[in-house]
Amino acid sequence: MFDCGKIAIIGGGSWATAIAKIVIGHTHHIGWYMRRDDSIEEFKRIGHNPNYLTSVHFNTNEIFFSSDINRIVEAYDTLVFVVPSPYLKNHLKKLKTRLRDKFIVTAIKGLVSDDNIACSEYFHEVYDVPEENLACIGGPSHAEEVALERLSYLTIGCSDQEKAQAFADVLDSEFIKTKTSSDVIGIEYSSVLKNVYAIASGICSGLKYGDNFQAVLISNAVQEMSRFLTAINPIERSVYDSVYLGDLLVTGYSKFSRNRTFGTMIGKGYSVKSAQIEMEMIAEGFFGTKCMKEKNRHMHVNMPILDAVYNILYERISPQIEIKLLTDSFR
Ligand SMILES: NC(=O)C1=CN([C@@H]2O[C@H](COP(=O)(O)OP(=O)(O)OC[C@H]3O[C@@H](n4cnc5c(N)ncnc54)[C@H](OP(=O)(O)O)[C@@H]3O)[C@@H](O)[C@H]2O)C=CC1
Ligand SMILES: O=C(CO)COP(=O)(O)O
Repeated sequence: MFDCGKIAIIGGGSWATAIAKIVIGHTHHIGWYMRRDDSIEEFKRIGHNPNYLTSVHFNTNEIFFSSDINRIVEAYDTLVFVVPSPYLKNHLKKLKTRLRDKFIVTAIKGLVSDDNIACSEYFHEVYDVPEENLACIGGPSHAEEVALERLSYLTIGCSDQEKAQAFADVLDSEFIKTKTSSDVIGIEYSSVLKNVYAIASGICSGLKYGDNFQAVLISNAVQEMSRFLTAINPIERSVYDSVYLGDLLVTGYSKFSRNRTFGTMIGKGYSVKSAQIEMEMIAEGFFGTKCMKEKNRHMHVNMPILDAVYNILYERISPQIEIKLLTDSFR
């Protein structure tokens, strides 16, 4: 039976904090890489992350903190990457330790910038990590709700089902139910796309389209997602599983969604810059939109919602005009 060994969290934001809470509840020890020493010192002093999910208290004796990624990577067997995608490469650039022998789990819902590939693909291509040592965490999971211990379902993707199950066992608890899947690529790309569609949903809400239209938008979004997943990884899957459709629904409708909030501001007339400044947390879908658009330039999948969001965010085309055009393409 595969053993995840010693587990470390890479990243210090809200999802990293929620995952740390889940893992430590099971293992009673984690390594935790955060980029800033002052955050680590403050965390140790007050017993919780000073900046994110501040209601979640930790026994800091159970955590080995470091702002040196090499110390963490050397000492731990399973590394859970939870940094926002635009910063992943910067963190990895500091690595002097090889990743090949580690079990790498990515909880990042974004593509690697410039390369426009999923994080697991990047770890495989650039760091030589074998596919069976690459896993991802997907599913409808707002960090805020996990912090409140509200029942959530997480899906662990890994080509090696024994490894997926071993990591799922680490996450399983009274408030987390786990599923496993072998569709790593499908889960990663759907996690990026649902952020794009949540931005679209927010834009439409900001433009005062109602619930009737939102339902049509999301119905079309799931069809668009399905077309892309079939093109990128043509295996048998049900796009109605919670890891795909569920995550799309929660991000498209929840008040906790940063992507939807960002989109709402754009729909209300904020510029991209001012919406980003106003938001304290990251809206991954802004970066995901550009990466997916680039990716699809070579794949030619019919993706009108992605195109519309790209035109609004990157080509400065008016949301009113783009969404009006989009409505004509919907079924
Ligand atoms: N939040 C959620 O509910 C969920 C998030 N995810 C995914 O998890 C990943 C991490 O997001 P999340 O935890 O929400 O992020 P947050 O917005 O909560 O935190 C942002 C993180 O990014 C760091 N950061 C900010 N600016 C920079 C920079 N210039 N260089 C390097 N690091 C920087 C922050 O560090 P500092 O505090 O030091 O500024 C902080 O650790 C994303 O891919 C997201 O899609 C997945 C599922 C749920
Ligand atoms: O991935 C998420 C929920 O599953 C979080 O979505 P947001 O980044 O839009 O908050």
